[in-house]
Formats: sequence, C-alpha cells, structure tokens
Amino acid sequence: MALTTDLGRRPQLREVAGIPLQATTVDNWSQIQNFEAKPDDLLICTYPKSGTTWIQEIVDMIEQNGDMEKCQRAIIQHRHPFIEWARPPHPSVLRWFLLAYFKGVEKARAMPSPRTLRTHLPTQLLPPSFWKNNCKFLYVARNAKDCMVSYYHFQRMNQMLPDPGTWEEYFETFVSGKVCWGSWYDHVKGWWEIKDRYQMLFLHYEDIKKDPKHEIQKVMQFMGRNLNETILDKIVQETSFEKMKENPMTNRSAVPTSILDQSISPFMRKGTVGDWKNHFTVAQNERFDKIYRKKMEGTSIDFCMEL
Ligand SMILES: Nc1ncnc2c1ncn2[C@@H]1O[C@H](COP(=O)(O)OS(=O)(=O)O)[C@@H](OP(=O)(O)O)[C@H]1O
Repeated sequence: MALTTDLGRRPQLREVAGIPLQATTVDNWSQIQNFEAKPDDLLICTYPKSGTTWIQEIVDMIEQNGDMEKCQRAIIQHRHPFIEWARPPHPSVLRWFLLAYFKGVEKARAMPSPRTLRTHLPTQLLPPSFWKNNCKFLYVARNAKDCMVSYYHFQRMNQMLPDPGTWEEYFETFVSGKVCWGSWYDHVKGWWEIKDRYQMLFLHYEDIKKDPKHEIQKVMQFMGRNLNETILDKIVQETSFEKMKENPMTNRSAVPTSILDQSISPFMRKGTVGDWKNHFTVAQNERFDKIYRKKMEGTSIDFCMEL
C-alpha cells in the first residue's frame, strides 16, 4: 500500500525505560509517575486501538444508568485537555484522561470521586499509587493483527504521531514494538499475567463484538451496578459501532483536521473482527504468526482471530 510520507513534519517518539511515547508524555513524566490514585478509582487500561473509546462509552453509560444526556453532560463537565478544540457549548469532546499529558493529570486530580480514568501505559510504567491503592482495573485486549491494522490507519490520519510509512514498513515497526506505547505483545502479556493479583476485569474486543450484552453485564457487575434489562438493552444499542460512528461525542469529529485528518481514515473506521485479512499477504501472515508464537510463548491468553 503506497502512501505519501511527510516525515519532516510529523513529531517523532521519545522513550521512557525503552517504551516509545509522545514527547508531551515524556516531558511530564514525573507528574504522571507521582499521580496519586485513590482506592475507589476505576482505571480503564488498553493497548491503543483495542476498543478504548468503546469501553469508555460502555462504562459512562453504566455510570449514568443508561441516560445518554447525563452521560454527555458528565463528559463536558470533566473536560479533556483537548476540549479546547471543541468550542463550548459544542458537546463534541473527547473522552477524558489518558494520564499521559500534564493537563490530563491536573484534571484527573480535580475530578470528584469515584473517578474513571484511562491509560495506555504498560504495567511497568503505571504510576505506583494504582497498585498501592488496590484500584480496579478494566483491561480490554484486541487481537494483534486487527490492532496493527487499526493502528496503521490511525497513524496515517493522526498528525501527532510519526508517519507510519508504507504498510510493509509499518509491519516491521509494529512487530518490533517501535510504536507509541510500545510492544503489543509485552503490553497484553504484562496486564494478563497480573490479572489475578488485582481487582481486574480482563475483556476481549472480539467477545464484546460477539455478545455485547453478556460482556456489558460483566462490566456492570465489576462496577457493582445492577441495571435492569431495559437499560442494559439501551446501553447495548447506544454503544454499537453504528451509533458511536454517528455520535459526535465518540467519533472525534470535533478534533481539527490538523490533528486527526479523518479524510485520510475515519477514527470510527470499520469496527470489525478480521479486517487484517484485507491487509496481510500470505507471507506476512506466516511471518506474523511465527513472531507471535515466539513472543507469546508461555502465556495462556487466547485470542479469537476468526481465522
Ligand atoms: N462500538 C464499537 N464497536 C466496535 N468497534 C469499535 C467501537 N467503537 C470503536 N471501535 C473501534 O475501536 C478502534 C479504536 O480503538 P480505540 O478506541 O482503542 O482507539 S484509541 O487508542 O483510543 O485511539 C477502531 O477500530 P478499527 O475500526 O478497526 O480501526 C474503532 O472503529
């Protein structure tokens, strides 16, 4: 797949303990590391492109008892630093704290409890106070091949990340973990391996896709909420890909094209399982599987790849 490259203009990544991160994250690293979690915090943890926005929407709707309006008000109230992009009273805002930017940390500090926060950090870089306070963690994993495809298109359109180059070039970048937030394999393994030691619900994107009601029920129970069947059905409906693609609260249409150029690739792109089959050549697939087996050796995690 040929692409125009604009390497001169795109920011490059920097590293913290060998993990490539955006410069804004690295510049504010001490504030991030010293972030004080609270025992009743819920932290949504994901590798990028694994369904972060989706699970955030599900959690929001559960918190607001399925009331879409309240949900939107809550988002506006707890503004993401990127809110500057959406001129009030325009309700189109991004979801809140990635715990990656200084302002995100400040805003998280100011949030009333109980807080729902989110991060793409791998376990080894998480602020230690989350472990110390025995917080709840909600991890969503997505199969590596679809993640890679989604990340590739995201890097094409996200002007704040390095240009991905060609698909062939990106294949190498991804498997060597040289993408923002580091290696998919290490991230997923890292969170999977500690899941029984903490209060953690570990979900798979593919399972939510297959049976959203069942998976949303799990989230509800994990959050200690008990919503009736009508509300549950409403949450399933409102968090479908089709609805979220149309919803300005979730489709990031408020973000200027100088940041996310959705004419290159939409943020809500396809939302399917198995799109990797439209991208991987047979040779790439064989090579990927070989690398995958080696990197994931010894772990019990199993991914539905709808092969
Ligand atoms: N409701 C719903 N159903 C199914 N799939 C969904 C949904 N919402 C978001 N998505 C898809 O998730 C991908 C984006 O992942 P993230 O939200 O984790 O991206 S980010 O890391 O926060 O930038 C991206 O995947 P791709 O379409 O494969 O690129 C989104 O389309």
